[in-house]
Amino acid sequence: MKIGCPTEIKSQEFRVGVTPNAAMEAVARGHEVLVQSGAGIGAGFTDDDYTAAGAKILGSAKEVFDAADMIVKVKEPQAGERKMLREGQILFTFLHLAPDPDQTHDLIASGATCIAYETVTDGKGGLPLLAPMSEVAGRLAPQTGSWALQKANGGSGVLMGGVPGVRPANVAIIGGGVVGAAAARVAVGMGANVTVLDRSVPRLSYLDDVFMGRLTTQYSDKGAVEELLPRMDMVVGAVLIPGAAAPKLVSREQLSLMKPGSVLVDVAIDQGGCFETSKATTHQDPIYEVDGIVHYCVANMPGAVARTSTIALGNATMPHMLALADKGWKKACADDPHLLAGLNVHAGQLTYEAVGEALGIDWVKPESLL
Ligand SMILES: NC(=O)C1=CN([C@@H]2O[C@H](COP(=O)(O)OP(=O)(O)OC[C@H]3O[C@@H](n4cnc5c(N)ncnc54)[C@H](O)[C@@H]3O)[C@@H](O)[C@H]2O)C=CC1
Ligand SMILES: CC(=O)C(=O)O
Ligand SMILES: [Mg+2]
Repeated sequence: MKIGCPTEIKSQEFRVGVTPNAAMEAVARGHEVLVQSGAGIGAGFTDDDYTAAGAKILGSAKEVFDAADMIVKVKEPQAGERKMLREGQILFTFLHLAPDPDQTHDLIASGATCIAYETVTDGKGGLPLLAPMSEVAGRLAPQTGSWALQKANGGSGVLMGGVPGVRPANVAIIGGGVVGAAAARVAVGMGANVTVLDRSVPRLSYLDDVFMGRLTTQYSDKGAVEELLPRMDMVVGAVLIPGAAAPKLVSREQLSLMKPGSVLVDVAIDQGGCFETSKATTHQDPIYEVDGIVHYCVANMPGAVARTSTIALGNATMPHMLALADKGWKKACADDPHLLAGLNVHAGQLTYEAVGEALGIDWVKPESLL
């Protein structure tokens, strides 16, 4: 199969979909890997690194899209990229369709087979292709949130760890999954007072065990959120209902409960965000203020640390990319129900229930296509 890897074009996105190591594995199995010149530069991989791995360098995204049987990317295809997709082509990347009707309609119209990293599952109830990026975004959340707390950025001027005689920042993390646990690890490490909220008691029990008293866990409901907001300096949004639009857990009205200059970091923004006042921002212009509360809502946080993120993502996606290339999408998905769970669009049809429900579009069961 011809595997194509174009340069990412989303604002400030420096990751790349195929690493030289992944290219080398694919070439060793008899596939051709076509990489747009410069695609890896932001992550520290030169064209020569790809050539040494056996890949072929092409001059433009159009050449890659035209030649490839499967496009492997990082971010959801932007409008111009969507126009280059064609019937029968496989697209393997993050999609986040539930909050994005324009993209969903374009992918359906393209006729391509679109497999979303974020809905591929594993045998343990996890999302193994989302997880590495959630590890990164979770670790970044308190780091960028603490920057937003600084006065120059509109924040209240509270230092995460405090100093002797002055209390540290109070940080609430709503959603204690992969993002939440990673955020808790860094926030605790910075010396903040951390509370994690989740709707899963077994998950809270796990976090209680591993953090051994260094954070507080609380069941997540409206009352708990309202009780916490007046005390919090930072709230991290880290919830997920796989494939679905994020539930709104803090309303605009509730912002008035918070201290001026407090910070909301909405990591769940790629699924539409879990605060009513969230709107996606970019690394170039990451924060804005609503009613005196600083919002940080960057939808591709891992792009900020593109080297680490690219390698972590590539490690997770490579086996699936190879299965798709070796077997074609149909046999690969028939052999692996967890990969089939990633199928969101095929040949003009939506194949993911939560996206259909979020956008009011008819969908078909992916199993019916095998
Ligand atoms: N902005 C960015 O750059 C990135 C965003 N993300 C996003 O971060 C979000 C979280 O991802 P993961 O941690 O990997 O998901 P996960 O599935 O590991 O964890 C989500 C947690 O949310 C909990 N939850 C669901 N509804 C809840 C509610 N109403 N209140 C409290 N908890 C609730 C679940 O029980 C689960 O423990 C996703 O939307 C993901 O796409 C992930 C990576 C990068
Ligand atoms: C998960 C995601 O959207 C990202 O890594 O950008
Ligand atoms: Mg994202």
